[in-house]
Amino acid sequence: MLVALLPGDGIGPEVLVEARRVLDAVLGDAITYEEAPVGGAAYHAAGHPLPDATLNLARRADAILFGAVGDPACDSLERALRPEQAILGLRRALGLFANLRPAKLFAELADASALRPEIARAIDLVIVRELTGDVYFGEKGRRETADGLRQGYDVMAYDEAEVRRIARIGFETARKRQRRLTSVDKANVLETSQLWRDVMIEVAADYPDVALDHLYVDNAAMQLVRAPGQFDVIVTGNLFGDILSDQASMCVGSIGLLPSASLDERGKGLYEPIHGSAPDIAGQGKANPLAAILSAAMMLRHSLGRAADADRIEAAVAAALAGGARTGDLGGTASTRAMADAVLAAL
Ligand SMILES: NC(=O)c1ccc[n+]([C@@H]2O[C@H](COP(=O)([O-])OP(=O)(O)OC[C@H]3O[C@@H](n4cnc5c(N)ncnc54)[C@H](O)[C@@H]3O)[C@@H](O)[C@H]2O)c1
Ligand SMILES: CC(C)[C@H](C(=O)O)[C@@H](O)C(=O)O
Ligand SMILES: [Mg+2]
Repeated sequence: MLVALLPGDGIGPEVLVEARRVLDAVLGDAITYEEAPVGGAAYHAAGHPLPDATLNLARRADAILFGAVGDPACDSLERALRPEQAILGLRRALGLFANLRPAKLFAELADASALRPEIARAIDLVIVRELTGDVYFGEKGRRETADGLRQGYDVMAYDEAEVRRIARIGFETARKRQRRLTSVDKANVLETSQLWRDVMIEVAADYPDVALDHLYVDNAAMQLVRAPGQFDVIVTGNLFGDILSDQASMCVGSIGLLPSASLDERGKGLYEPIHGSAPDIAGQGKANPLAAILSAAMMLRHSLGRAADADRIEAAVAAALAGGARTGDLGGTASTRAMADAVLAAL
């Protein structure tokens, strides 16, 4: 089994090294790792955020474990050279259209949630985010209006095949859980969303055992803090899913907790925390490594056929939290290394 390790920028390398320690403790040398630069690190080393050698490694590997990309020193580069293009490029080049972002409250963290504990306790949901379409990948650019004003534009579009395949992932995910699927769109305003909703309803005919409902994204954002326990599986587009998943993270305690899997048609995957490179805390040993460690667990479950090992890691994370280990984002003082040590001790 070959795993591509792509640490990236900022806290990416700091959290990925801890995920690797946990993997080593659980699997010994059953996995072969190859590491490559990505994002700002790759731009500084090789002049491009996603060098061919990195993309080729990602293609060859059985799975990819990704840290984070983003470097303020690159923010004024032309867009094609910015670090974020590396993760967008990987998603697109590898066809990683299905992004699973689970958010479940660890019972011990009810007091860390931004919500009242009695509301937070009920959270156990998965956001299924479409990842290779939408306004992210439509035509974009700058132009001048007839009045001579500068105008920026980004085209939002989905075709029915793109919606149908993510709909199926949503229904299949719901089928393995509580059989409730909420499709989130903005069909009252956007034609892209009306097509999305139409196709969701068509696909629902193949899943009579799953209850489908629909929410506009503004209402969904509100419901996510009012009564998040109502959600089982949320299926939504690329942009809405990006925003709602950061919001969901604070409902369970911290953005440093949420892992993700980005899967292609055949189940090959890239695994990464939902958070970014966090330049404000990079290099200080403050980053919470749990999202990266839980991403490694998702990798074992979804791509490497090691569900029991994934369960073991997730149980160790819960035990570490139960034992009181907390990084700063969770109101504690543990360093990145100490938090991972607590997980290792609980394995
Ligand atoms: N997939 C990715 O690689 C990815 C995801 C999101 C953002 N980004 C990039 O990261 C850079 C920073 O973006 P941002 O600041 O908007 O989002 P961010 O997720 O990096 O950070 C947001 C806030 O959350 C905190 N935070 C994030 N992860 C944490 C962790 N593991 N432990 C403790 N605190 C944590 C940060 O300190 C910061 O205050 C940008 O360049 C952005 O484009 C990359
Ligand atoms: C860095 C950025 C391109 C990315 C996204 O918007 O998808 C990030 O926010 C995420 O959630 O993975
Ligand atoms: Mg995001």
